[in-house]
Amino acid sequence: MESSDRTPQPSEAHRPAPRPSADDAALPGSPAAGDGAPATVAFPRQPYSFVRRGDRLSPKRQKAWDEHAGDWVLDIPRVQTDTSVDPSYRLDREAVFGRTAPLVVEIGSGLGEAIVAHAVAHPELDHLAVEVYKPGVADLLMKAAQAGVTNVRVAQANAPEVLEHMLEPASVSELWVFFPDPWHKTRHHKRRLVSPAFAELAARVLAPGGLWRLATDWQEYAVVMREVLDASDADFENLHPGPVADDEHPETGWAPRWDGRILTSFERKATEAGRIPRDLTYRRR
Ligand SMILES: C[S@@+](CC[C@H](N)C(=O)[O-])C[C@H]1O[C@@H](n2cnc3c(N)ncnc32)[C@H](O)[C@@H]1O
Repeated sequence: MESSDRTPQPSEAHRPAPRPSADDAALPGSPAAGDGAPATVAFPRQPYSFVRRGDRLSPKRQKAWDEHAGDWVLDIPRVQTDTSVDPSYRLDREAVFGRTAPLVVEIGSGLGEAIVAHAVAHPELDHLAVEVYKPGVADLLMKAAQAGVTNVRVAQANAPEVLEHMLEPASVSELWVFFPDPWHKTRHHKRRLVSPAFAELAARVLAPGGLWRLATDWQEYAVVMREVLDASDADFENLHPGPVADDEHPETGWAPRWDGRILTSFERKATEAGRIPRDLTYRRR
């Protein structure tokens, strides 16, 4: 992890840090920790919001990968790690989708349930899933192939770099962040995806009037999300303002559950464990 507590700005988010901190080594799986990822120990950069898990694929997922990754997983030039994005790379939507339609981007698409379901329901929209977890990407490919959709592509890459480099300003109609890893220990909060720096990147890519939809099952992170986005008031309008829910008014201050967000296995487990999912919706001014 980053040794500093200062909030990094987008412009410096990928600047090499002078040396890795002890915390980086303590978080196996991080690209910076070098377990399976290219050797990047001298380049820990921003604290990552993800931990690298295994890239091994089951036979079914391997088959989906072999058949569809070439067509649907973007061939992204890298700079350091295999989840980085070369700062000079721009998504050519016409070339990649074969048309220019309104673009929905999901950050951390997991197993691809939500974005594939939406792509099926909305053939008029293009969809970009951003996910670092290869088995999750393979699962998405399997689902997309089964559903017969052609309007989904995948960026297997670190989301902040995708928003900062790959996507043109004001090019996204909807941005989704559903159930990002909560990093609930205080010392790991700086790894959380939703931060002031990330809000700046979201503001960069969302078109005026575009929606940023978020959901989390972690109440304290939900409150932080609200604080971060409400502080970005110049860029984002909260479509469901009001006091944050308390024991007496448990449902105020949150967006109603968005019916375009299908119930994923992740959300189902969270609900079974007794956690209440919170939705937030903001509009880019
Ligand atoms: C808790 S899962 C939620 C998955 C899915 N949104 C759902 O609701 O089922 C969070 C996902 O975000 C991905 N992720 C975390 N940080 C990321 C980043 N910086 N770039 C791309 N994906 C990321 C993780 O690999 C993981 O699959």
